[in-house]
Amino acid sequence: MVRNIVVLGGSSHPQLNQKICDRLGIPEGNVLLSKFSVGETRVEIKESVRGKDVYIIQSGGGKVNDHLMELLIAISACKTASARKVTAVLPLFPYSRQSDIPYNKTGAPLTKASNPYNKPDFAYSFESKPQTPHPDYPPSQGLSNGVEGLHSGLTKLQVDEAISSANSPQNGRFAHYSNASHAKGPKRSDTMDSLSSLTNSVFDAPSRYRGSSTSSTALNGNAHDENTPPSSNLQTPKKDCFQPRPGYKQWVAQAGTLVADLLTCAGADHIITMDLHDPQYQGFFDIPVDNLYGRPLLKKYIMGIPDYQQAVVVSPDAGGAKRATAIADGLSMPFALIHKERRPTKITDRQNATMMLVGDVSNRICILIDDLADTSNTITRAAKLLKKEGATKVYALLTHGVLSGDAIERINASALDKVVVTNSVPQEEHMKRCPKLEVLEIGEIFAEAIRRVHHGESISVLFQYD
Ligand SMILES: O=P(O)(O)OC[C@H]1O[C@@H](O)[C@H](O)[C@@H]1O
Repeated sequence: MVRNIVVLGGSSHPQLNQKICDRLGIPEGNVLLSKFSVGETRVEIKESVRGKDVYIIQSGGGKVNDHLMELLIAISACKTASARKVTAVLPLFPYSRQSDIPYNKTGAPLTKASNPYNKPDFAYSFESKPQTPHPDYPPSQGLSNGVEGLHSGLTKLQVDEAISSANSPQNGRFAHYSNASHAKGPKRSDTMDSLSSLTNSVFDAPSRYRGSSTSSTALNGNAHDENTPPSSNLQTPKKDCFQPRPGYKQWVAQAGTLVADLLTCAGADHIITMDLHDPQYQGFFDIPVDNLYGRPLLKKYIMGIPDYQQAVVVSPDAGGAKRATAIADGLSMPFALIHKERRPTKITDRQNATMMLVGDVSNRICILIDDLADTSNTITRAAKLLKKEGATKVYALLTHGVLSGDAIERINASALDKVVVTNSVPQEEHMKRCPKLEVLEIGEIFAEAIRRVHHGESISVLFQYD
């Protein structure tokens, strides 16, 4: 029995809330979670939390935005009600795949061959060029002071383009600036129209999808661009989207940073989560973040596979190699990596990506390791390649089985033999539809983490690599 503690469960994962409270030997805190007819979230803490340590459990799957808002409001409500300390417990951390600015596969800002700056000796810069604009730039252009931040940045770009357009009337994109009435700069109404179309274009640009590492592959003929989201998840980008100059950072929201700020701003004093997509995301917070590892659970599962030491641990992409090698090394198992290589013959050719296997998997069981599966494109394509290369069986072991959209159907139809996930997000519905799915329980790990944090004990034992 843990004292002076209140554990509140959000609406994202009631079974996990219950499991954690059972394990801690305390009843779930009394909170009313509801919605107004318009869709606004309402949270009412129905018991006293004055002077208590409150743990609010909310995971990142399902209606992720609603759950996030509910969590923020609940944190704020507890702080207002004089809770001593509020810890947000996020088994799957929402938005942590969007923690940085988008770059393409080469790590350079997106660019096109047709761009005048695309010379062999052109040095890429990760600095914003033009510089982050000043609100009143350029004063001589008569732009409104109300056009600030993002808009003024675009406006500066527009103005730069307008200047070059004046010398190149054939440049259609900003051709409207070269007509006589705009010779001394666009009028406000034109500016705003252009701004909104530009802004829309920017936010339609495919580059923002870096978080999804799904890749096109010549192997299965399923042409799908690295940066293009699967249709089930995100809108297809417009073809005529805005193309930035080389070296110019696109104005894409860094949602991960915002979410970190929102949690802190709402009043969170501490975060407990598991297998962050990018562990460096912890550095976005100025409050303690305990990033638990699902690895011990996955390793235990692997050790139950007959002759597991003859199997090969495989990372489905370079980004997950560190995670997978840690498991392979810990279990003295061989390791292989799937490398995605793209050699477009022309800049618009997005069909030429190939998945290449680095390592030998013939006549072996393969165990794919990744932090999460969302659409499952990554693991199903990897499984297809591994079977083609002679793998006898392919398991996919993932901490977070988000499995949104038609992911389950994709898994059922794939070369995967088994998919093993934790219940960091609800899996009941997935289990009913996917005979290949197996679920590992994480409630006990989170309960133990909460108990240890509450008593000021070390929790490193829970996230040690072995
Ligand atoms: O291919 P889906 O399942 O949509 O996305 C999962 C991949 O997206 C990445 O962020 C994850 O690390 C994983 O490799």
